[in-house]
Amino acid sequence: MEIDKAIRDSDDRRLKTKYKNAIYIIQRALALYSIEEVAFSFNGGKDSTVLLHMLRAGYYLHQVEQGRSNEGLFDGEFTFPIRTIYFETPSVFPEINSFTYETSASYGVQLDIIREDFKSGLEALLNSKPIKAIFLGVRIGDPTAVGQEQFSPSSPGWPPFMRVNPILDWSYRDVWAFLLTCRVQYCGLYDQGYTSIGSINDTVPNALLCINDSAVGKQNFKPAYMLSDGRLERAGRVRKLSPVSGRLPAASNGLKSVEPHQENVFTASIVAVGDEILFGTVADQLGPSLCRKLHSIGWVISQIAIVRSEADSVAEEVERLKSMSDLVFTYGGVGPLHSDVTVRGVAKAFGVRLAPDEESEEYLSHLFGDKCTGDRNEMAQLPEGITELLQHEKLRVPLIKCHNVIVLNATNVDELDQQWDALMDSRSTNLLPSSGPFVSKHLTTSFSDLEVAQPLSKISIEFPDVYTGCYRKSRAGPLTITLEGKDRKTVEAAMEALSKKLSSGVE
Ligand SMILES: Cc1cc2nc3c(=O)[nH]c(=O)nc-3n(C[C@H](O)[C@H](O)[C@H](O)COP(=O)(O)O)c2cc1C
Ligand SMILES: Nc1ncnc2c1ncn2[C@@H]1O[C@H](COP(=O)(O)OP(=O)(O)OP(=O)(O)O)[C@@H](O)[C@H]1O
Ligand SMILES: [Mg+2]
Repeated sequence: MEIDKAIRDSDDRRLKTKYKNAIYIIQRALALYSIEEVAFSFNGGKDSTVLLHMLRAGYYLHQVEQGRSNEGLFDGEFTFPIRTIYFETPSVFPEINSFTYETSASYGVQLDIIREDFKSGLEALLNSKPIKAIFLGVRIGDPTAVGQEQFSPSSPGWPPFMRVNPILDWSYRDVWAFLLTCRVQYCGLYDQGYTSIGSINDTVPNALLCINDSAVGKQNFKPAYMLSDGRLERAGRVRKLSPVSGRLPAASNGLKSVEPHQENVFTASIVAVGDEILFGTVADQLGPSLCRKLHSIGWVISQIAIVRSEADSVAEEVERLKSMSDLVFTYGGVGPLHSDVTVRGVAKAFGVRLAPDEESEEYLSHLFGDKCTGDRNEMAQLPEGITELLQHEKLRVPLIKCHNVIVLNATNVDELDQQWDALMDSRSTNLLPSSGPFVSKHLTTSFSDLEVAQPLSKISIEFPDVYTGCYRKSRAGPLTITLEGKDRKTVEAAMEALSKKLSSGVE
């Protein structure tokens, strides 16, 4: 069987292990369910193409194991024995559609075409056929994989069946290693910069593979297997839009950037992790420095929370703040010590488990050699399916980003400066709000708080977009008033109005 042979002949040990484990899952499924009780959900995407060939190999090995003759198993007349379903939609890429049909014809796959939505289609299928388990090409990192195992019952609200995910733990790189090692055909769109394919309304080539040919003013794309950071395979998926005629322009890069909760107001919060800060034995310098940095580029910092070095405390605070803020930064509690609980806490806040991360393992073994490898490498365990590593030449190790939570690992202000510079450069963080930085005006006065209170509250009513704040160094000393906003003219007008009110006495 050519797939099994290609993997056996390969010297890619990692691929061999992934293959072996996936074959094991397929064989378990074929032992648990009869051939009439299983189905394969095939859509011509790269992951389901991998699965098609894994199922061909798995079925072959299953037959051999059962002592059945394998002669003629893959002859020209051979019909792939697993019922294969394809949900065909009007918004499918034509290239994907024709690949699905052509590949099925080449491998003796008889397609059941379903033209309903997933749920209704599955309901009708399960009512008419004895299907109990469906093979899917879902992988960790897919948004729908969160919480799934290799065998996962369908979710509540879905018709009852077992979802079987043989390649759940495969990385982007594993997928390409398999397709290229086995030299099987895949949909041509993957050679044109598409790295994960949804519908024509929500998918563009991945901007990270773009080669700008300025001579002819044209954009070209490298093939999908050249994407170096597999976490960004969905960077070509853009937000769901209402159907448009034709395809989206390749220029929209679809990279997740931060979007404000309210128009123009970007809010960040900070979680500092460390018993020492709470004991008062260490003075926290990172929090104030991070506040200054964020504020200087126009962010509103809504809160700094200091929590104990316990995963549950981190999880509780991150869970609360991630839904209130556009970005959450954590610092402290990152490393191999028992008190280094931040990453575990972040995973818990998102309801996912920690799983070994090959990219992170590579970085750490490069840095620490044998001291930090294999199962003992706790630091390479990252929140499963939601982690993006932010790499930069200024960083010794990449920063961890889980959706809108950024885990800083700085232990002092110099390190924070470096990490900040890297974040400012990073395309996937996009820290600079489009509304620009704040404009501030300060006024120092010897008026008492009582004299200032009324004019100031009038200003805050007259200029709702302007922040008004007061600060004094001592009870007896002068009072500094700050007016701040995004629009220079409005802030200047507010300051002029305030000065007038103060010089003309209280109204
Ligand atoms: C055969 C099959 C079974 C599915 N079972 C479930 C399920 O049990 N629970 C669920 O939430 N979604 C299920 N889905 C939907 C997928 O999780 C996902 O929403 C779908 O692939 C659409 O992905 P998209 O939103 O990226 O287009 C199933 C899809 C297919 C094709
Ligand atoms: N329209 C569909 N018809 C049948 N199965 C589908 C369909 N859409 C998704 N699936 C199933 O869900 C799995 C996951 O879909 P997903 O889009 O993540 O992967 P893919 O299409 O195989 O690859 P890619 O990530 O490159 O798009 C598929 O491998 C397939 O098993
Ligand atoms: Mg797809």
